[in-house]
Order: sequence, then structure tokens, then C-alpha cells
Amino acid sequence: KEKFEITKEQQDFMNVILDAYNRHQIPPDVAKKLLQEQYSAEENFLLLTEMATSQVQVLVEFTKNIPGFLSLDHEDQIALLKGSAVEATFLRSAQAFSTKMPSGHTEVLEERIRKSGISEEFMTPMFNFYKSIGELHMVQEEQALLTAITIMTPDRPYVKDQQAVERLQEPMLDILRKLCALHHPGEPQYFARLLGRLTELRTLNHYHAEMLTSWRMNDYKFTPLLCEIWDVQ
Ligand SMILES: O=C(NC1CCCCC1)[C@H](C1CCCCC1)n1c(-c2ccc(-c3ccccc3)s2)nc2ccccc21
Repeated sequence: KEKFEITKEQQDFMNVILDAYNRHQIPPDVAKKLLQEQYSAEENFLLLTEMATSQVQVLVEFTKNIPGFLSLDHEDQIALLKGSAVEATFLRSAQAFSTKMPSGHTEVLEERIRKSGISEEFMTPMFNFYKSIGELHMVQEEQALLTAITIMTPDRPYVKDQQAVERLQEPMLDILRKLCALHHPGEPQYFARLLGRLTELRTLNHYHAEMLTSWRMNDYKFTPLLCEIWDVQ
């Protein structure tokens, strides 16, 4: 078999992931809301907590559709979700930022995010990530697979059976490698660049709690789900 040829079972696997990814879309578009008006830091923080809370619920439903996930040890299932939720949020945010918009809208969106209440020090790494994701022009299959691969990361904290997670992540990496060759034939390095984004995601994950607690406002309110996922309060 040609090493780039996608087999029938890989195609079926991809369809399961893509169907789940499309079925579990996030709530109404936050970018549209931000383009309408500049909200206060408090309103933006509330908007983020609402968006993130529903996105975590969407993420759980998506993850349950990843073949093999539900047969993992239950505590490991929780550890994988907890370990990847913030990265999945930044991945979705990057996709929201990179969505094709009428000219000038992306600049307005960037301005609104810069003034949302997030501390200045996080803007550069965050927008560097958003722009590097945007430059990749990922097709939907790649976005869905990259999200599933991020969730199925063996070395998250508290994962007991890392080999079992590796066995689920490897087939997805193989499909992604073939998809990259298929959709980006002129860029042999494309697959490597895509995986490089996952490393960049981990650095954003590293300071997400500080991003939240340094939000320019006084009293923070987190939903119980977010306290759990965001390691805050
Ligand atoms: O609503 C949002 N993102 C949704 C989350 C769920 C999935 C869909 C996207 C926020 C808004 C930012 C401005 C203020 C309101 C919230 N957002 C961000 C984030 C910046 C920092 C973020 C964060 C996450 C976790 C922890 C610490 C910090 S998310 N980047 C965006 C790029 C484009 C459109 C929205 C974007």
C-alpha cells in the first residue's frame, strides 16, 4: 500500500471524527458578538466563562465519539479531558479568529480582544498562535483530527495507562499525516508545522490561569465546571 494512501477503515474513522466535530459545534459565534460592540472587562469575562463552559460540554460530547475513548480507564478519561480542555478552547478561539471575515473585521476583532481585559503580556503569544494557525489554512478534517489528537495526548497529568492513550493517538496521527500530504501536496513540511502548533498550544495552556486571574477587574466568578477545568479559585 502506498504509505500516503488512506485506507477504507481510515476513511471510515475520519468520517466518525468529522461527523462528531460538526455535530458538536460551539454556541452562537462569539466573534460576531465582539464585532458588534466593545464590552466592559466584566462583560467580556462573563462572555468568556459562558462560551468556555458550553465549549467544555461540547468537547465532552465530541470526545465520547473518538473511537476507543470510552473503553479507556474512567479516571484516565477525566484526566484527558481536564488536561486538554484549555488547549481545545484556544484551538477553537484560533479557528474563530482565523475564519474568513469581510476586510477590516479581523482587525476590529483583534482590537476588541486586546481591550477585553486580558493583560497585555499575554497578547503577543496568543495572537502569534492565532496567526500561525490562520496561516495553515487547515481543512475541516485536519481541524477535527488535530482536536482529537490534542485530547488524546498520553502525557497529561494523572494519566495512569499512557500506552492505552498512545494506541489511540497513533492511528489519528497517521491519518493526519496522510491528509496533510493529500490537501497540501506542495508543502512536505506541513504535517510537521501542524504538530508544532500543538507545542505552541501547551505554552498557552501553561499560563491560562494567570490570564484569568490577571483580568483587569476585581471580583472573579467562575462556574464550578470552570474551577475544575481552569485550576482557578
Ligand atoms: O470567547 C472567547 N473564545 C471562545 C471560547 C470557546 C470556544 C469559542 C471561542 C474569547 C473572547 C475573547 C475576548 C473577550 C470575550 C471572550 N476569545 C479568545 C480568548 C482569549 C483568551 C482565552 C482564554 C481561554 C481560557 C483561559 C484563559 C484565556 S479565550 N480568543 C478569541 C479569538 C476569537 C474570538 C473569541 C476569542
